[in-house]
Amino acid sequence: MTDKTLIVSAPGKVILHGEHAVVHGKVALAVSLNLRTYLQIGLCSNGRVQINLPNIDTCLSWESAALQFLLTTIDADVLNPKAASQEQVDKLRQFAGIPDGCVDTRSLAILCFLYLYGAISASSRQLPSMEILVWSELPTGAGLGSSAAYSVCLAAALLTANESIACPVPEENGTVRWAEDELELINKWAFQGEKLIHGNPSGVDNAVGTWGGALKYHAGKIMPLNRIPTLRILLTNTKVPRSTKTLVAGVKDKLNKFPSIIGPILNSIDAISCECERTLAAIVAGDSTEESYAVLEELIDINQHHLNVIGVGHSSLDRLCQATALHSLHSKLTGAGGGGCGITLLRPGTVQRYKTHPCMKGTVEMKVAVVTQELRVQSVDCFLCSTRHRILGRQRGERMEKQEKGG
Ligand SMILES: Nc1ncnc2c1ncn2[C@@H]1O[C@H](COP(=O)(O)OP(=O)(O)OP(=O)(O)O)[C@@H](O)[C@H]1O
Ligand SMILES: C[C@@](O)(CCO)CC(=O)[O-]
Ligand SMILES: [Mg+2]
Repeated sequence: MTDKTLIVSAPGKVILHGEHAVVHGKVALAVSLNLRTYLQIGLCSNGRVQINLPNIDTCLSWESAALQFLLTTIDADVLNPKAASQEQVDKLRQFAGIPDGCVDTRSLAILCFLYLYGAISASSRQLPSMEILVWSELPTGAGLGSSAAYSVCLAAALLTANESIACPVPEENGTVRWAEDELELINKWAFQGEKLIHGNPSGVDNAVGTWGGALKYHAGKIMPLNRIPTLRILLTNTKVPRSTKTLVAGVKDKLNKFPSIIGPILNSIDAISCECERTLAAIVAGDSTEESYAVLEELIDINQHHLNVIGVGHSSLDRLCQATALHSLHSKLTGAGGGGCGITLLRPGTVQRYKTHPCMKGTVEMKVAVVTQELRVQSVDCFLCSTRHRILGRQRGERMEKQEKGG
């Protein structure tokens, strides 16, 4: 892509059920969001490599010559992505001046970039001069897969820049997408990027970031979910900062300490994901929607309790659950928890009456307006999202967008 500018984008995600359990081989159900991360990459001839990350107030630039150590440190095969070794991570940290154990936003983003840039360039033994700009509609570190969207964009752009993947096929709507095997490669490299940010990711977030739509993820297997209705979800960002890496490590510690106590909870979360999948299929089949929604709501409540038990709850999320429960709405955390975002399931239609306040006759729409107003008093951000455009009629491989400008 000499002398060209390329823009790629990848969506964030909402995990319906299965967060944390999925890291331990259980099922997770996730859907992509209509909030995306964008990356612009331009190859240049000024002998420099620049990465600009405005969401996290970071802009770094190096002489390509100063990055030559990457070629001796990383001997990766571009077609067989592998994780950074501890020795490689130590060298990258040393170069970037990141102290050991430092897991702040900038450090993780830069480590991820340096590894993917070095590893993807290693096969061609050349370090291209480039300018990269990444910006996102997703809140950083809030449970909506911002790290995965970042890693997917980096992997897609760097693989395209060094021509390890071909130019994608144009679609009628002006966007373009890669072939399936190329998406597989993007996903594998994004997973390596996620490892640097998360420590021990399951791979569900980068799978949604790469393919979009709704999917079931189980032990590395990605299965598109076709029988799922349009779900309306109220997304609430508590704005309480947290780190997925720390939370995932905390659950592992608890599981190691109390295997016979925490193990069954993870099994129960697995069963919740499977029951949720069956219930969603029943709604699509037109089976007693009212009853099915009641099941979905109960599953949300049970899972939220489980997530509290495994140590990834937060008082801000408890407040969300309590505030929405007052309106007979059901909420749970989504993503790694510990703050970040929660989801509230909204029933379809406009004729649902208030249950807890029968004197206040109103529609779901009114109920949502009221609850949103009440939540905003707690200084949280609320936004409504629908899974409709992200699920129905989409095929795997449809999600990555690319535009080429110039030559
Ligand atoms: N727009 C961005 N620019 C630079 N780095 C980003 C950006 N978005 C995410 N990151 C990187 O990802 C990290 C956040 O990842 P983390 O996994 O903790 O949260 P998340 O992915 O938003 O939530 P979850 O993993 O629960 O879905 C940040 O610390 C940063 O290193
Ligand atoms: C907490 C977790 O299950 C989901 C984070 O979005 C971690 C992972 O699956 O990698
Ligand atoms: Mg993440």
